[in-house]
Amino acid sequence: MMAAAVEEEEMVERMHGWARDMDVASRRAEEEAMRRYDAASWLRSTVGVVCARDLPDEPSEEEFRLGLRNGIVLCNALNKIQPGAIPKVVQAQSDAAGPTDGSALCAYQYFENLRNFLVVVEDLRLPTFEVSDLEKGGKGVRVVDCVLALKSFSESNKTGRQASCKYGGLSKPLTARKYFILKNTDAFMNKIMKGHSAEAIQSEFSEGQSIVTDFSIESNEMTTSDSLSILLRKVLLDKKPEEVPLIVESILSKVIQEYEHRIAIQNKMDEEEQNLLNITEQVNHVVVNGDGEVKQFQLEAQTNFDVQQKQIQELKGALSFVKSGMEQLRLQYSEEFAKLGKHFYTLSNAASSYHKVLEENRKLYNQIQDLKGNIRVYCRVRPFLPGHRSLSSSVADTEERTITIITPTKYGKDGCKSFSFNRVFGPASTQEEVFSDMQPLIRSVLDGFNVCIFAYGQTGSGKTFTMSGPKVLTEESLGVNYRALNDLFNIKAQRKGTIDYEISVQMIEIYNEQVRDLLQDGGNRRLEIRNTPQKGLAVPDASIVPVTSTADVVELMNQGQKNRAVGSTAINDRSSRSHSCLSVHVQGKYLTSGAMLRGCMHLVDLAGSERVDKSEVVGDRLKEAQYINKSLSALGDVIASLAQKNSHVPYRNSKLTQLLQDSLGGQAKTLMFVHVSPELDAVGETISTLKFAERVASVELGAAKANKEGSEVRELKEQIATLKAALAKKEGEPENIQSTQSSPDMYRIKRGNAIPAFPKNRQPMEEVGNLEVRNNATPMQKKASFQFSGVLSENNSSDLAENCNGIQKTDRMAVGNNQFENGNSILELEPGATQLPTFFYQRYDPDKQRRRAEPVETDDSDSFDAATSSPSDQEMLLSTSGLKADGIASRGAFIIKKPQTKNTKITATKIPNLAMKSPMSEKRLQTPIRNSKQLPFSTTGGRRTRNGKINTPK
Ligand SMILES: Nc1ncnc2c1ncn2[C@@H]1O[C@H](COP(=O)(O)OP(=O)(O)OP(=O)(O)O)[C@@H](O)[C@H]1O
Repeated sequence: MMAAAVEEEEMVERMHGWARDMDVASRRAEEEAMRRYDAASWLRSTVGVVCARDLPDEPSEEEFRLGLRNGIVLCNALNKIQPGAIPKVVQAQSDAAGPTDGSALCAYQYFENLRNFLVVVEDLRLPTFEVSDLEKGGKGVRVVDCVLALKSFSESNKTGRQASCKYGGLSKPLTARKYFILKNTDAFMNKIMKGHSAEAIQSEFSEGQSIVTDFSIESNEMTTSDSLSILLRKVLLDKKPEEVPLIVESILSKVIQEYEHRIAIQNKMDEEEQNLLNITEQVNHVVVNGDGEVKQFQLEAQTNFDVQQKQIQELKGALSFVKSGMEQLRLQYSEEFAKLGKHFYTLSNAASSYHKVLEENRKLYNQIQDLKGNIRVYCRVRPFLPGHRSLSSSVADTEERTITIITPTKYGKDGCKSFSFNRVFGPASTQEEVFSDMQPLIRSVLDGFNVCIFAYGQTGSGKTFTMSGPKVLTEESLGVNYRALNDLFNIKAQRKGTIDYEISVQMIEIYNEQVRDLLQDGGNRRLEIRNTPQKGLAVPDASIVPVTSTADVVELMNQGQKNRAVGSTAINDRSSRSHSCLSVHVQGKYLTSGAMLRGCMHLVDLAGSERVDKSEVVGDRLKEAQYINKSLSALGDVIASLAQKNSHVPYRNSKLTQLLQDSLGGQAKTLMFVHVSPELDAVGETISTLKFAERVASVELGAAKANKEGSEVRELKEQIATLKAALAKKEGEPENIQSTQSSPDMYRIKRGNAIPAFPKNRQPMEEVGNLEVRNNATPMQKKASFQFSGVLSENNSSDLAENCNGIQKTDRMAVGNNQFENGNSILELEPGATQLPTFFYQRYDPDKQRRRAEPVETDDSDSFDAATSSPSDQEMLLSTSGLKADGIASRGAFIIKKPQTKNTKITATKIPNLAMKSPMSEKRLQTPIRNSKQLPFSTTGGRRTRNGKINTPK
C-alpha cells in the first residue's frame, strides 16, 4: 500500500512536472515572440521604415528571418550605432547591380553583409549568431539575442554606461573572448537556458555581463560544476523567490538529462573501447601465437601434400602399369578370341557336317537294310530242356545260315534236309547274340520305319523265351522285347539334340479271333482293328501308354501278362493258343525342320503253329486250333501275296494280319524268328515249320519306306484316307464303315493306378500313311495264297505222322514233381523258381537293366548276308487249293523265289546229337545236301497240287 501510494505520488508529481513544462514552453514561446517584436521594432526605428520595409513591426519568426537575411538592415543598424563600422553595405538586388548579376551574386554579397556584421558584433563582444541561423530551421533566437544585445549596446552608448551593457560587448581582446566560446559548452548552456524566460535571461545577461566576462576569463581553470553553480547564482540573483524553484527545477532537469546522456555516451564509448582493446589483444595474440601455429600447420600441410604427391606418383605408376597390363591382356584376349572364333567356326562347320553325315549315314544304313531284304527269317533251335538231354536231336547241324534236320525214319536224301535262312542260331546261342543280330531293325523304327518281329514255331519251341525270356529273368536272359525297347530309349537319348521322340506302347492279345486289351485291367471287351489306321494306330481303342524307360515297359508287360492269365484258367495253355502283340509306337519331331516321323514296331509272340489232328481234338481245343490255323494261314497268304507283288494283299482274312498290316507291307521291315524244338519226336513239326519259314524268307518285298512326311503330305494322306473311307462306305464295305466309326478316345489309359508314374497327357500320334494298296478291279483268280496248309500237308505224310503230332505226344508225357505242364510240353523249373503263376518279369531288375544299357553303335557290320537273303533264280510255282487243316479254303497260284541254298557237307563230328549213325545215314551225310527239286507240296483231302518251278541249287 505504501509503495502504491508512493508510486501514485510520484506519478502525480511527474504529471505536475509535465504540466509545468508545457506551461514553461508556452511562456517561453511567448517571451521569444515578445523579444522578436522588440528586436524588430528597434531595427525599424534605427534604420527607418523604408530601409526596413521587408521587416514587419511584429514579424513572425519566418518574417523576421527573411527580413534580416540579406544583412542590409543589420549592417545599417550597426552603422547607425557605430558609424562606419561596416564601410560597405551591399544593397538590395534592385538597388545594386543589374539583373544580369544573378541571385548567386546577391547571395554572396548578402553573406558578405552578414559576415561583416558578425565580425563587428564579435568585436563589440556582443552575442553573435551563425549565418545559417537566418536560414530556415536555423536558430532565430540567437539572432534576436544579438539584435537585442545591439539595442542594449546602443542604448548604453546613448546613456554613457559603458561596460554595463546588459548583453555584453566591451572592448576586450578578441582572442580572449574567442576562447570562451566552446562548442559543447555553448550547446550545453543553450540547453540549460532553454528553460528560462527570455526576459530573465536577457536581464541576467545585461546585468551580469561583467560577471559573465569574468567567468569567461576564468573558465579555463574552472570545472563544469563550478561554472554551473556560478551560472545559477547569477541567474537566480535577481529572481523573485517564487520563480526560483521553477527555474532551478527546470535547469536541474536539463542538467540531469544532459549528464545522463553524457554518461550513456561515455559508457558506450568505454564499452567500445573495451571491445577494441579485446580485439586488439586477440589480434596481438593471433599475431604472436598464430605465427607458430600457422607455421606448424603449414609444415604439416606441406608434409601431407608431399606424401600425397608421392602417393599420386605411385598411383600414376601403378595405373600406367595396370594400363599396359590391361592392354597386353586385351591384345592377348583378342588374339585368343580370334582363335576361338576360328575354332568355333570350324566346330560349327564340323557339327553341321556331322549332322549331315549322320543323316546320310542313316539313309545309307537303311538302304543297306533294304538291300538285305525287308523280310528276314532267323531260325533258332531250342536246347534240350533239362531232363531230356539224353534224347537224340533232330537237328543234325547248324551253321551260320543253314540248319540240317534229320528224319530218322526216312532214308536217303529225304532223311536229311537242310534249310537256309538269314541267320541260324544253334541251341547254345545266347539272348544277346540273337538280339545283336536284329538290333539294326530297332534303329529303323526310330528312323520312321515300321517293323514287325514275330516268333513262329510249335508250342514249347522257345518263342516266348526269345521274345520275352524265361520265367525267371536275369540280365542275360532278357528277351527281345526288353532289349528292343531298351535300345529305343538309348537311341532316343543319343538323338535328343536332333529329334524329339515320344514312345508309347500297346499290348493286345488275339485269341480265337478276338482282340483284347492286355493293358486294361479286367477288360474283356472285344476291340476292333481298323483297316485304315488313324494316327498310326490299328487298334485305337486299346490302351496306349507313353513310356520313357525300360522299367515302364517291364511294368506294363507284367500287367499285360497278368491280364493274359485272367483270360484263362491255365496261363501256359492260353499263351500257346493266342497271339500276343506288344506294339511300340514312336513319333519323332526334327528339332530343326519340325518335320515329323513315325515308326511302329510290333513284337508278336504267335500261338503254337503245330497241326491239330481233327480226329483227336474236339470242342474248345478244336475251335482254338482252327482259329490259330486260320490266322497263321492268313499270315502265309499275306506274305505270299506280298511276294507276288499283288495289287491286293488279303490283310483282312484274320485279325493277326489286320493288326500287322502296316508292318507287313512293302513299306515295312519284317523279321520272323522261326523256332524249332530239337526233340526227335517233333521233327515232323520242325520240318513243317522250316519249310514255311524258308518260303517266307524267299519273299522279296519292295524297298521299305520311312514314314517321314511333311505336314502337307500328311494332310493329303489324311484326305485320301477319308475319301477312301467314304468310297468304301458307298460301296457298302462294312470294314471301312466300322473303321471310321471307331471310338476317337484312342489315347485313354485304362490302367487305373497300376503305374502312377506314367504321364497322363499324351500327344496324339499322327496317322501312319501305310494304307492298304488295293485294286478292286484285280481279278480274284490272280490272288495269291501262300498256303500255310500247303506246308502242313507235307507233314501229313504217313512216315511223319507219328512224330509230328506233338500235342498228342506231349499230352501223354508224365509230369514230374518239379515239372509243370506247359501246354504241349513239359517244362522244368529252375531251382528255387516259384511255380504257377509265375510271370516272366517278376524278378527282373530294371535298375540293373538300365545300368547295363549302353549306347547303341551304328552296326554296319550287320551279319545279314544279302546273298543269302536274295532270291535265287529258281522259281517255284506253288498251287494250293482245297481245304486246309482248319477247313478254310484258299485258292490261287503264285511264283515264289526259292532261296539259294548252300550245299552243305555234314560230317559226323558236326552232329554230336546224332543218335542214329547207320551206314545209310553216314552215306547220306557225306552227300552234299540239296534242296529237293520236287518240294513235296502235295494236296490232300481233295486239294489240288501244282508243282512250281524250282531253282536248281548251284
Ligand atoms: N533258347 C533257349 N534256351 C533255354 N531254354 C529255352 C530256350 N528256348 C526255350 N527254352 C525253354 O523252353 C521252354 C518252352 O519255351 P517257351 O515257353 O518259350 O516256348 P513257346 O514256344 O513260347 O511255347 P508256347 O507256344 O506254349 O508259348 C521254356 O521253359 C523255356 O524256358
